[in-house]
Amino acid sequence: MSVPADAPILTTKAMREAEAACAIQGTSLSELMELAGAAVADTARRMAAGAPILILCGPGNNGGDGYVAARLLAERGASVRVAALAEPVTDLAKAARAGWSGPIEPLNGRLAPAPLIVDALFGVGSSRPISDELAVILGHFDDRRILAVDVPSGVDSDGGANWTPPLSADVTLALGALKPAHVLLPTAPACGRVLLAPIGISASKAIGTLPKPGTAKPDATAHKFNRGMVLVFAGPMRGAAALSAAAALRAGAGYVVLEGSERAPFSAIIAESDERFGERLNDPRVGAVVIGPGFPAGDELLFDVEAALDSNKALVLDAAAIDAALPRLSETPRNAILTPHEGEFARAFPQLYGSKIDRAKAAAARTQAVVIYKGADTIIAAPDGRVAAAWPGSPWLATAGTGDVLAGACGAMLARGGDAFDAAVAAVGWHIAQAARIGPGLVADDLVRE
Ligand SMILES: NC(=O)C1=CN([C@@H]2O[C@H](COP(=O)(O)OP(=O)(O)OC[C@H]3O[C@@H](n4cnc5c(N)ncnc54)[C@H](O)[C@@H]3O)[C@@H](O)[C@H]2O)[C@H](O)CC1
Ligand SMILES: [K+]
Repeated sequence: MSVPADAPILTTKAMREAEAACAIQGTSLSELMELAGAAVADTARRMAAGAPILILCGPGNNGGDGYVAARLLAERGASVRVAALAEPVTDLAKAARAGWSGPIEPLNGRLAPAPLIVDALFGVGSSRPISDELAVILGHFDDRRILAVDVPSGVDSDGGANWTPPLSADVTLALGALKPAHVLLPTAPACGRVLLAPIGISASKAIGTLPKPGTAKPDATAHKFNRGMVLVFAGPMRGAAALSAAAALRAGAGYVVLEGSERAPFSAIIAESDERFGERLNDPRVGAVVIGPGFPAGDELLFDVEAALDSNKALVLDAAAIDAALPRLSETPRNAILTPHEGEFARAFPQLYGSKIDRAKAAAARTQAVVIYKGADTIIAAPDGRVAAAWPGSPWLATAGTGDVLAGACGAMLARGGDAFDAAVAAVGWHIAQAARIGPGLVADDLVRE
């Protein structure tokens, strides 16, 4: 499972707008379909490697892409058959259907399979889950190689509805841009490897996949304070903040202070157990404060979060510190990153609807902070509407303590100065890259070891 890096993600509405803009600029919708069909044909040819191909066409333009691909594959001598669910209903699909001169088989339980199945039944126009009857028919093909056109049929491409597609794809060829369904659960795993066919649509990158992680090499004039100083505030569960502090150092901070703890995980970290938090908050060299890891909710946390908010420092707020800061967050614009997991997000933002992207955007707008909505399908959202999707992340991160490590990495990236969204994106990318390096058997401590 993978998605292209730094690729645009468009909702159905944004996709239709981009299509319309293309038409105004002189590329007609039928030209777009020709380009889409050609990209499907190329990918199918590579996947089939000479074996027969069966294309399943639906009634809309997703089916239209399938008919175009069938024509092009046949012209190039491939062994290709077409089966249709229903007659085409759009003008574009009717024209594409007319260009296919071979037979069209009915899509029913007696349809003979082929080694490669191209799923061109429904794309971004899916308006409801696939019927049980069709799901049973498609179930006969699930041991074949599957290429999904745009999205696997039967997903809500905007990612709001949890419909599960009857056929999981080995490869999904996203047309023009990725769609939320490619990067959100529960549908992302059913997309397999996602490839992007650009087809000439100019897509805004306001919502996109993570960029490739940069190599954050310090410049020649670096010294420890200008690389960023991070203050991590330890709660009663000392291990959590120790992981955050170690991660801040590993992720590139020049100087880390672990406040409220008598023991530091590395000799290079300054541990201070003597209640100097207020004093440290006034230290002009401190570039970012991490608070929340290892802290149960309660008065003590509330008091310290208030102090952190009053300091006007850049903040990373994790776990119970999110709830504690919530009433004051939108008061003044500040560089802040919130790192809720599913349960914490639901508690802090109970009245939000739509896809995980919609909800993360709404939470960022409401708090005027960058939100890293964690999970296997982590979403990073900024108050100005920018979104980055981190799918597929790393499954090895599903273990205790990795969230504390992420909070520390956010502190390091934030302490360098600059934009909180960019810092959050860099931290999530660093976290995933560390996990990929370690792999099986990962424990959170490994993420901060050499
Ligand atoms: N966006 C682009 O730049 C291009 C996209 N292309 C392809 O067009 C589809 C979207 O096509 P559209 O006609 O809008 O919708 P669909 O083909 O996905 O399906 C609509 C069709 O199907 C019926 N329907 C929907 N869900 C179901 C269901 N569960 N069961 C039965 N019937 C269903 C619905 O009523 C309509 O009749 C996009 O994904 C691309 O593949 C073009 O190639 C041009 C470029
Ligand atoms: K499809």
